[in-house]
Amino acid sequence: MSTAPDAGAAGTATVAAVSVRDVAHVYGRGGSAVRALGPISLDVPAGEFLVLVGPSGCGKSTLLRLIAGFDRPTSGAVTVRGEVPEPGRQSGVVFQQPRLFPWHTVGDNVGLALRYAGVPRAERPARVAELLDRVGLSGTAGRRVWEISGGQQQRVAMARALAGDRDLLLLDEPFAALDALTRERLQEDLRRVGHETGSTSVFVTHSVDEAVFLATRIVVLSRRPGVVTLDLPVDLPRTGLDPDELRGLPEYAALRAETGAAVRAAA
Ligand SMILES: Nc1ncnc2c1ncn2[C@@H]1O[C@H](COP(=O)(O)OP(=O)(O)OP(=O)(O)O)[C@@H](O)[C@H]1O
Repeated sequence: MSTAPDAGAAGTATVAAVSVRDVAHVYGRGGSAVRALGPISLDVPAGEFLVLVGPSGCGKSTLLRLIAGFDRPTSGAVTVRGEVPEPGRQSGVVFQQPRLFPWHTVGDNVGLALRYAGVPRAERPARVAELLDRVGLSGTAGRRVWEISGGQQQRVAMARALAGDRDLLLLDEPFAALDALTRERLQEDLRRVGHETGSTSVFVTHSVDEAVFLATRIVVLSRRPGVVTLDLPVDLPRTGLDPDELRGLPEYAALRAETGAAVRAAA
């Protein structure tokens, strides 16, 4: 299936990394049916870091699951680079809990994802090292998952999601269970990884600050069934400022205020 092409920056036609067209999703049937989402339409261009914010139960995870291909929408169409998404094919997913194999090593957890992605065995050790390096875990390939901290486990989950050159990352409140300091470190590293790799990300959070810090675009959803109530480009510098300087910018405060007001209005 193909999507309607958008006009690219240079005027050439490009296919959006993610296209959500008139999508609505209902769980169950009849009297017990739950209208979870939509109708909603969104295009996510390649390289964008889209953050979805909205009240609890508004359908954020549902939208992410549809983009991952875990579910098909009740109506409308979701495509990833013009294809109907299949789990694990076009995107890597990071959940709130890292969901690793605890009895395996860090390297084996990432290596397994490479194996599923069809990377030849001989190439895997170097690719594992490269991926661990990218998420700030150099030299940990031989450690057991139960020996490392929760924050490090979430870094392994990120490395696993990046394996196999899938350039779409879907993250569902990945840092919500971490302490504040670890959460900030991971946010900083994810921001850097997104910028360095040019990967496309869709990230779900309840935190307005996390949204402004990470996003190149913020979308706020209404209460269930979630529809878009704010679609805000975020044009903060991606390099050259440390996190405290970034958070100190007047533009940062303005984006926080605008997003926070939209989230409160939606709740
Ligand atoms: N498998 C399911 N069967 C029935 N209802 C479901 C199912 N999954 C989700 N729902 C309902 O659909 C609605 C949207 O759920 P979803 O998890 O997408 O919301 P969310 O915005 O991610 O919530 P939260 O921020 O609390 O994680 C909720 O009312 C939820 O209870």
